[in-house]
Amino acid sequence: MNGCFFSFEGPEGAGKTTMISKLESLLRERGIDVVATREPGGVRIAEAIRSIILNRDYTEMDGRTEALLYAAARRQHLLEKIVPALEAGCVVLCDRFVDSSLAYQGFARGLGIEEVWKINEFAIDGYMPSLTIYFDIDPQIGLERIRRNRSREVNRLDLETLSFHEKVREGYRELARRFADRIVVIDANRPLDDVFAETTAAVLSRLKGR
Ligand SMILES: Nc1ncnc2c1ncn2[C@@H]1O[C@H](COP(=O)(O)OP(=O)(O)OP(=O)(O)O)[C@@H](O)[C@H]1O
Ligand SMILES: Cc1cn([C@H]2C[C@H](O)[C@@H](COP(=O)(O)O)O2)c(=O)[nH]c1=O
Repeated sequence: MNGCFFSFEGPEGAGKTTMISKLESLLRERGIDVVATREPGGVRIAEAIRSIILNRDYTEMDGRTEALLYAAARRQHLLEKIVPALEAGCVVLCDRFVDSSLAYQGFARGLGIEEVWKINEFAIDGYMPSLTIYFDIDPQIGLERIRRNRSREVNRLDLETLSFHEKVREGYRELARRFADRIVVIDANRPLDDVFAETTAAVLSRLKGR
């Protein structure tokens, strides 16, 4: 496995997609092979699962069903896209990975971080990012950003209460404490250029250290 696996995490509107896109361009300019992808999704089956999980009509979805669907999408995405890219020596930039399940389903939904980890352990079979960038943001600011972004569709999870999104942030902060060796916390409440400078520094430093 010669590539390098980075995941990007955070509550809604934290800036993950924006940062990944800028980082992808910067790395390509430096001649690095990059695969940018997202969860849930990234491959056909996982995108189909995404459209079920995030469908606003499915208000009756049970929390465990939700957690299992995310894990199933992750398994397919990992096998079809992430692992082949790493084997080909690429840098993989993944918009959300297992920490999203731990923060959203494990912590905010109340299923338990350990319980949700168990089903994901089965799904990921040992593959974990070597570095995770967690964009920490006040959920009210993040939600306001996505409301202003008219091109973004509002999904089932976006419609959760503010207190759910506050729990998501609390869950991420707990994970950042538990896995301090892997998770770098970046204050995403700041202007875009500042957040990007810090993100780039963290990623390049990890790539240099390999
Ligand atoms: N640091 C920033 N300051 C102000 N606006 C920002 C910043 N970063 C991103 N944005 C804007 O906020 C909106 C949401 O950003 P983006 O889609 O990158 O977030 P995200 O974390 O991928 O969101 P989600 O996971 O909820 O889809 C976009 O309109 C983007 O241009
Ligand atoms: C991977 C993953 C995602 N979620 C949630 C987080 C967001 O609310 C949506 C994905 O939408 P985005 O605009 O692509 O960020 O799904 C989750 O609850 N659990 C997960 O494992």
